[in-house]
Amino acid sequence: MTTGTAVRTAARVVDAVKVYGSGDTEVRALDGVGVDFPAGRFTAIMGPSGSGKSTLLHCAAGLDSLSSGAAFIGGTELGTLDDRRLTLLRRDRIGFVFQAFNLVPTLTVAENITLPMDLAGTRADREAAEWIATLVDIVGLRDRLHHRPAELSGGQQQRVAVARAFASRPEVVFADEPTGNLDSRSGEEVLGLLGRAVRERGRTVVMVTHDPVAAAHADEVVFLADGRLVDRMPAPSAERVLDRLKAFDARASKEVSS
Ligand SMILES: Nc1ncnc2c1ncn2[C@@H]1O[C@H](COP(=O)(O)OP(=O)(O)OP(=O)(O)O)[C@@H](O)[C@H]1O
Repeated sequence: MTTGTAVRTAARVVDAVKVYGSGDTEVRALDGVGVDFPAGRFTAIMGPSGSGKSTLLHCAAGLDSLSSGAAFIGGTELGTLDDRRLTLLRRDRIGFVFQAFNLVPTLTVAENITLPMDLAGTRADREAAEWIATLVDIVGLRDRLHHRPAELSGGQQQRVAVARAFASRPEVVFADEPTGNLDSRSGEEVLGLLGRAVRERGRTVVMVTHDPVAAAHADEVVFLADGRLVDRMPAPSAERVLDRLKAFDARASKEVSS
């Protein structure tokens, strides 16, 4: 529980620098980013192509390591963990949704959803079973539980991935372009589910997206440009996000022509 107006931070990075390559091929994908992702909120990360969005998400989620600076999940600094502890942290405290749904083809929908808990050997107590049942209803897959992923549409597969991401009630769910492979209607459904998980169930979501309409589902948008955090927009609308992105495009074309 939070007290007063204090907002708990689910994840954050401090002075985050990520350098790929060296010498002539060096790329500073993150160039001193500090950002916090509040618990119980839906945050979208936006910015021009190559601005460092995926790198930020991967480093914040412990899928990649920073060159310098620090990344935290709750109070745990990821850089202090050895590989085994990092793997456990990702399994137990973080959920993931990727553009390519990444379901296990040989498992049923039900088995895919409970996979993180089965891997962790979590005993299915009553509370956990109720939460899974709630999730299955939220994502609308009750009549598909015994199907395999290949028997589902792309939108249905991503709904399974969303349920799986929330199954173990992780502290934060990171989503990297979760609607990138979906038609707009299925994409809207998946975004609606992420939004409901946050607003009705108090979950935390951090999502990278190119799409202003997708970003408008978030409580706040953080904007990256050239590996730096350049703006934050609470209560975004698709129009305002689009206008903000156009300002980047205008600046980029000015730089190219000068
Ligand atoms: N593994 C890598 N090796 C070398 N350079 C990389 C690597 N991953 C990313 N980069 C570079 O780091 C910069 C940031 O990449 P990143 O993928 O984080 O940007 P992005 O904003 O997510 O881009 P997009 O919107 O196009 O997916 C880019 O210049 C990219 O080319």
